[in-house]
This record gives sequence, structure tokens and C-alpha cells, in this order.
Amino acid sequence: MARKPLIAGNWKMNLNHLEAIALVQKIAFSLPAKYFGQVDVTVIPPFTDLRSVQTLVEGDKLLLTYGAQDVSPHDSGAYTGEVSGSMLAKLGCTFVVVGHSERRTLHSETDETVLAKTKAALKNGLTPIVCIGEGLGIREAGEHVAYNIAQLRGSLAGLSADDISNIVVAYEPVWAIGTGKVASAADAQEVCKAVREELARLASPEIAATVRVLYGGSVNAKNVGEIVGQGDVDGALVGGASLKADEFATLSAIAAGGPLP
Ligand SMILES: O=C[C@H](O)COP(=O)(O)O
Repeated sequence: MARKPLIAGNWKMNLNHLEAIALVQKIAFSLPAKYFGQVDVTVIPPFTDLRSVQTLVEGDKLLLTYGAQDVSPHDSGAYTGEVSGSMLAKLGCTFVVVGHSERRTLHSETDETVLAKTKAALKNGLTPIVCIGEGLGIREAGEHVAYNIAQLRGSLAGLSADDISNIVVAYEPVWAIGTGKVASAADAQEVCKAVREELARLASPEIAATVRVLYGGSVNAKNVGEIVGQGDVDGALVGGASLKADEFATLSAIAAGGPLP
């Protein structure tokens, strides 16, 4: 079954308020509306820019969506510094990234934490983009498929088939993030295919056929075509290239099946 590609631009901790506004406007004007039926494009700014992005996108015909980079596993209360799923939903977010390798590594997030955040997202009607990915040592030892599947199982443990039908998975090999070292299209396909097979076991083959599995790690306008051309890769989680409006619009257009006019 055909899955509409998803291009998600994770801005990480970059840009100030005015730069964020300028970037969204430029992306919206650079990407012709004819592609919006063929690709979902979402921007994932820092929390502090969400309200501005909402104002720009809401009620317009731009058809961009937006999301957040993290969510608290808790509903409310004494959790200084955290932002809840209901707060993000009220801001009109569609997606939320959970388990990004930078959170797993720099903030010691475990699969259990990622699972709790995934549940918080789902409970509030947000689509979690659940990230998994191996480090270089695991890749070199040839253990990457088993490692990613174990991380996936831990991050989705106990979710219902219905819950699984409402997630996106992003495979991001840690060694390819922000390094310019992109995995080969075959590498991306190998893990994304294994992810889909595991989703079929966890939910059902029918549901697995509908879940979008993204690749992330040094994706740009030059390599996105080959990567999303793989049978089990349904789009990309883009970091650095999502901060350049022209490049992000171009790679979104390529994922939709055509170049910018
Ligand atoms: O969330 C995005 C990924 O970490 C990829 O980042 P990158 O495209 O800068 O390598």
C-alpha cells in the first residue's frame, strides 16, 4: 500500500524567534502547493517558536504542519522545565519527536522513558516520531539490525495495535547524524524493512503496511531521492538541511516525486 512520504525538519536548538518566522515563510513560499498532496511536510522548531509557527501556519492554505522536539511523560504538576502533551496539542502540534539519539545520549533517556513519552503523545492526539538508531561500534560489529529492533521493541513495549497505527518510526544511525556521513540507501532500506517486519509482528501486517518509517542522518537535496526511493523508507527526519529553506523545499519536492519548477 502506498504511504505518503513525510519530510520532517528538526531544527534542534537553532534559530531565534525572528529567524524561525522567516524560515517558515520562506519554506512555504518555496514549495509549490501542487506537491502538498503528495508529501507531508512538517517543521519541528524549539518550544519557544511554536506559537509563532502556529500563527503563521494556522488558517492559511500553506498546509505545512509542525511539531515539537520532545514531550514530558507526565500530564501536569511539579516538573520544572517540562512541556506536556496537552500543552503541545493546544498549540496545534501534529507531531512530536521522542527518543532522539541526542536525548538518549545527552539526557540518558532509556527505552522506558521513550515509551512513556510515546504514550503521553498518543494520549494527547499527537503523532510520536519514535527515533531509534545504532552507534558506529554496533554498526561495525554487524549488530545494527538486532540493536535497532531491540530498541524499537523497548520503545513500543505493550502498545496496542491501534497505538502502533498512529506512530511514525525514524531510523537514525547515530554515526550519520550531523556528520555528513550518510548511510547508503541500501543501509537505510535494510533497517527500515526490518522495522516494518517487526511492526507486523507487534501489530499486524496490515498496520505495518501503513506506518511511515523515516530515515534520518545527513539527508540533503542531493541524497534524498535515492533514500526515499527505497521500498520501506517513507521519508526523512532532516536536521541541518532543514534550516536552509531552499534546500528543505527542494528535498521535500523531490520526496513528492518531482523537482522544484
Ligand atoms: O533529527 C534529525 C537528525 O538528527 C539528522 O540530523 P542531520 O540531518 O543534521 O544529520
